[in-house]
Amino acid sequence: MVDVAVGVLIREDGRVLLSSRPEGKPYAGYWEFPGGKLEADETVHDALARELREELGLELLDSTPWFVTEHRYEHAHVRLHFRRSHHFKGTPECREGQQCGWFASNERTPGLLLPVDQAIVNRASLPEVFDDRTDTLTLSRTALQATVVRDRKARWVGARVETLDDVLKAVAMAFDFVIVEPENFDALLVDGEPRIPTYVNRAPAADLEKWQKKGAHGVKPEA
Ligand SMILES: Nc1nc2c([nH]c(=O)n2[C@H]2C[C@H](O)[C@@H](COP(=O)(O)OP(=O)(O)OP(=O)(O)O)O2)c(=O)[nH]1
Repeated sequence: MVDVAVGVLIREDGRVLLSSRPEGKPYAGYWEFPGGKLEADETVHDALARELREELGLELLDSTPWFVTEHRYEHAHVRLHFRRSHHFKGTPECREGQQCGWFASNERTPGLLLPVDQAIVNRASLPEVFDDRTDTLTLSRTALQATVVRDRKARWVGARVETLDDVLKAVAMAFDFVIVEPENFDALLVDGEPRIPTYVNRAPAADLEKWQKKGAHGVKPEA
């Protein structure tokens, strides 16, 4: 298993940085979020900061954990640690002969995205704080309670969950996020990390930073 740090860098206008994979690597020419493999004793943030500096000449000032997902390629079994950041300095320079650019959520990259990233790129526009303009639909008595977020540009589907089993079901059903009760949050992590973007229900907006440090992508503030 190879651990990989992956960065979702979000510019002020909401655009996200994507780049193509340079020649010589597996899936050369496919587009992806910037990042790369962790070196020995490196944290995910440090690995991401190093890759952004080396590959794109960007300085990463801060990043927050988002979610972790695994994928088995022909060349490797990878564990991708996604982090989000609004705090970085510099203009990306493609130092390894790759192409790169800032993309809005409804824009397509010139080439195909890596298979894993196709589903994830839509999540990049999930809001920091969950806005409760949602329709709730109960799929069945035993299935998850799903929350459909309607938005003119993006369309995500999330689920309210209470158990780790439900988190894993939400992942398997390709939901984009889950909403959990604050007291359940820690118990729903797998090896200390969320498997899916996670919002904490009714957490006060003032606690946003605390939840983000723990890997909650956003919170629904107290009414
Ligand atoms: N950087 C990055 N890698 C991703 C993404 N999605 C995804 O499945 N991967 C996979 C592809 C690769 O198997 C692995 C990253 O390895 P890599 O070969 O690009 O990493 P690296 O730059 O450290 O490589 P190296 O040349 O130093 O060996 O993670 C993504 O969005 N960004």
